[in-house]
Amino acid sequence: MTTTVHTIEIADLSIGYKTRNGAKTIGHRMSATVRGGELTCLLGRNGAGKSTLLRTMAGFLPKLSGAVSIDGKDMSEYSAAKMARTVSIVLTEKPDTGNMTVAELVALGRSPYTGFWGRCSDDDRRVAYRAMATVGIGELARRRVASLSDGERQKAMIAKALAQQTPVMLLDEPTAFLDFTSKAEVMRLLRQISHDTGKIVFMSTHDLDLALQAADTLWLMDNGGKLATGAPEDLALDGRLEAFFGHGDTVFDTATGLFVMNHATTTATTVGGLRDRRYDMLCKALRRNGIEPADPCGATPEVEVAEGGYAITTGNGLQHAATIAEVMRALCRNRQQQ
Ligand SMILES: Nc1ncnc2c1ncn2[C@@H]1O[C@H](COP(=O)(O)OP(=O)(O)OP(=O)(O)O)[C@@H](O)[C@H]1O
Repeated sequence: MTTTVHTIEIADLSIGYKTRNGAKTIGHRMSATVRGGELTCLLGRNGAGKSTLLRTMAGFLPKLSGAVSIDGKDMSEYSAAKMARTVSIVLTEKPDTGNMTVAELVALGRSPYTGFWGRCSDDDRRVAYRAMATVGIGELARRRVASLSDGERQKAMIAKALAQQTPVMLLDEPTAFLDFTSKAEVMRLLRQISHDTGKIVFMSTHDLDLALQAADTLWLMDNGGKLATGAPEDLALDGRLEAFFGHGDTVFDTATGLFVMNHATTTATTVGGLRDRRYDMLCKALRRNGIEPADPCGATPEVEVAEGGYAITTGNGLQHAATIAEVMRALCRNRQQQ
């Protein structure tokens, strides 16, 4: 059995804003495809045009030229009603929800199906409750939206989009303003939704580290409106990721597949003793402080990882440290005295 994969294809698409003197072009002749069943993250610096692209793909903003097609059909052929059943969008702005409860907000996602008076059937309510359960906010159903934390409200907005039951979900910075754990949770949830349902989940974000770990496909949009797309690993291998985000001492670390701060080391210290996790962490702390850990080659190391702590041998004699912080302070003191 073959299953059709949902797609949004942009072809020679130029985006931007019509002005009195013509047009302000933000993205120029971009071509790429978003596929269903994958989490696609759109990354770019402030002002690159991520929101402009998302809004154009949602049909909220007219394109300047080129084409956007959803499942092979040009977007202009979709009626407003068909669009509402095809594309849901989650924006960053706080929704004006008045006194609404979470359940009422999520049920609004059913409006493309509820007819003129917007009355929810039992089936519509079931869909809304299922969406809240998927996002993990079932217990918030009766809470006023205005009383939610940023993370809870963001999840409610994702549940509303899910309740809309569209094959396409577009999200503009759904992880903005969230704490690190909530960011990771929302990203994981969106990845799961795309994989489990085959939906297109296309989101913009500034959370590079999380996107590198969660996205199946990245779209990198530069401030000249050019686009590079691919799996994070392919973009790493061909150098485009590093070219895009590498900057000064921030370099791409192929071992972890993440960007790291590169600390230039200006001096060295010999490290020996037990090769456990403390050894690795000690080496990390030394490098972070510009000190290269070196092999003592059989001699007494300056720092030895021992049972229950660290032994430091310097010009001041032998000292003991219980933590890496104490080792670093002892080494610094010694260097200042030299
Ligand atoms: N209504 C508008 N009219 C004219 N220019 C606009 C309009 N809205 C946005 N812009 C400009 O378009 C460019 C792209 O803006 P956009 O909001 O799409 O960028 P972004 O990548 O989403 O940025 P950020 O990461 O800061 O949210 C910016 O230079 C912005 O000033």
